[in-house]
Amino acid sequence: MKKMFINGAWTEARSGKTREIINPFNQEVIATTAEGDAEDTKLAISSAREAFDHGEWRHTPAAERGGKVLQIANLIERDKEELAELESLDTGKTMEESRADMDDIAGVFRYFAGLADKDGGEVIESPIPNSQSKVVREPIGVCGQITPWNYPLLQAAWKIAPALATGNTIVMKPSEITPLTTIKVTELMEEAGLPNGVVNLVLGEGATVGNELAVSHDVDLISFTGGIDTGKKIMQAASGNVKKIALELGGKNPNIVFADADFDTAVDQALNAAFIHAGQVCSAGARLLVENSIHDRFVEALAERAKRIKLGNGFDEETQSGPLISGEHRAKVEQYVEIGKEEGATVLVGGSRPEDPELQNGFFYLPTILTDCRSEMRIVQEEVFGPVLTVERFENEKEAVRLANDTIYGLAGAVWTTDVDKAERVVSELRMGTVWINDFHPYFAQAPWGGYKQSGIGRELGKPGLEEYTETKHVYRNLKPEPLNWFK
Ligand SMILES: NC(=O)c1ccc[n+]([C@@H]2O[C@H](COP(=O)([O-])OP(=O)(O)OC[C@H]3O[C@@H](n4cnc5c(N)ncnc54)[C@H](O)[C@@H]3O)[C@@H](O)[C@H]2O)c1
Ligand SMILES: C[N+](C)(C)CC=O
Repeated sequence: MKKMFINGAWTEARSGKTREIINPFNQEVIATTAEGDAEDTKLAISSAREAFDHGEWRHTPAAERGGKVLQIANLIERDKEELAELESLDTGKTMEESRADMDDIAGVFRYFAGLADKDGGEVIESPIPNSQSKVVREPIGVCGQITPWNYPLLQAAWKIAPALATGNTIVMKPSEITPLTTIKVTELMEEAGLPNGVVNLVLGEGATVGNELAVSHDVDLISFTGGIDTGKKIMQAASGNVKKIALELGGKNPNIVFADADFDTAVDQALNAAFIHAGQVCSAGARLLVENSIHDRFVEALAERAKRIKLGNGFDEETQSGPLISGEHRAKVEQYVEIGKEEGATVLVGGSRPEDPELQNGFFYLPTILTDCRSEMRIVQEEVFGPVLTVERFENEKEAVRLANDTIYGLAGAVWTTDVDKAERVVSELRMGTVWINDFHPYFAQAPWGGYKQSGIGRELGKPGLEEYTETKHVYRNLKPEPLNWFK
């Protein structure tokens, strides 16, 4: 049984409860984990609190902390293949995707290791004579970190690496559906020799473990990646002690294709945008906006390619896309396609489960393209988080921008055109945290990631992703203290 990690020890749940972890490709049980609850979480929080308040970690020289983060990167690289296999087993994604994730993850630890000792504070020009002023950044304290199931270890890495580099202590709660790689990396962090209590891992549900992290007055920051409804609950729960919050939520991301775009490249990348990891990507290009004059030709070419996407076992080299994460999630996707049809969308491709007998035990759904979509439809507005692409038409630049921004979300989007000026004009109007020009999906450790509008609060990655884990302190020193005699 896979256990939790609290105060440097691998522990079972106090209740003795366990959970079976299921492979979404065939529904086989791949592991059994401890199933923690609020009581286990309280213990983990106490351990992190003690390690922060009375331990050596936050006083460890930044370069030394960076060295530990670098060591974790090296261990991840050493065990990359094992980690990738665990991620594919747990999520169903292809090994190619999992290996790419592991490279990114090691890179994230490496990047934040390098930043750990680069901020020596800033001297401020004080307007007051005979004084010195400086600004320093300090760790926030105990960080509760909650991650989703679609990129389990990647999203954990974006939180763990900067939190450690800046001297915080952590209670991590991975998705209860896909905890395996986070457990394995906790083992690697133990191997790297982090002091007891600096990293704690609690396994279990959001309503118990996650909620305890959000409400606890001993947690100073909650960093959450997941759905918008959960994000709102966490915001409310976190208000009790006004803890810092960082939210990475969903998206309904527009992919805008102008008639002057490189046609074949835009078609090819529209497929990636919508269907990689079966569309279970926060930044998936799930809303395709195509200029009217090329709409029919574009959609026809896209449909031809979408029909040929090979679904299967993530461990099979021929497989291009794996299953959805669970039966429950597939039912949600199916329901959305029905809603779309009732709203007047036309199913051009897909719209059902595959018939292939070899896929019947997995949670598969065919890549689906819905045309005749309009902005006001729920299928266009709400995050489906599956292999479902809606297509809308536009006449001109102004309409493209209006449609693209017409959503509560603001995570990411792309514009395809060979006209550089047009690209710049459109980008400056898009209300999103990431905008790609003639590309879709790149993200890397050096560039901040996060959402405008209801896609979230704060940023991960880049320098802002490090600063999220710090408090800013102004230190003012009077060099010539003397009585003021204000009160005579
Ligand atoms: N913006 C980003 O970078 C990003 C990245 C990945 C995923 N996401 C989003 O994540 C969502 C999919 O993930 P999901 O289905 O796992 O999301 P989810 O909100 O259901 O769960 C995310 C995590 O929150 C926990 N949780 C659930 N209820 C909770 C509660 N009341 N209090 C505290 N924690 C709770 C879950 O156990 C899980 O660990 C999508 O909306 C996707 O867009 C966003
Ligand atoms: C942020 N990203 C793209 C890695 C995963 C979103 O689901």
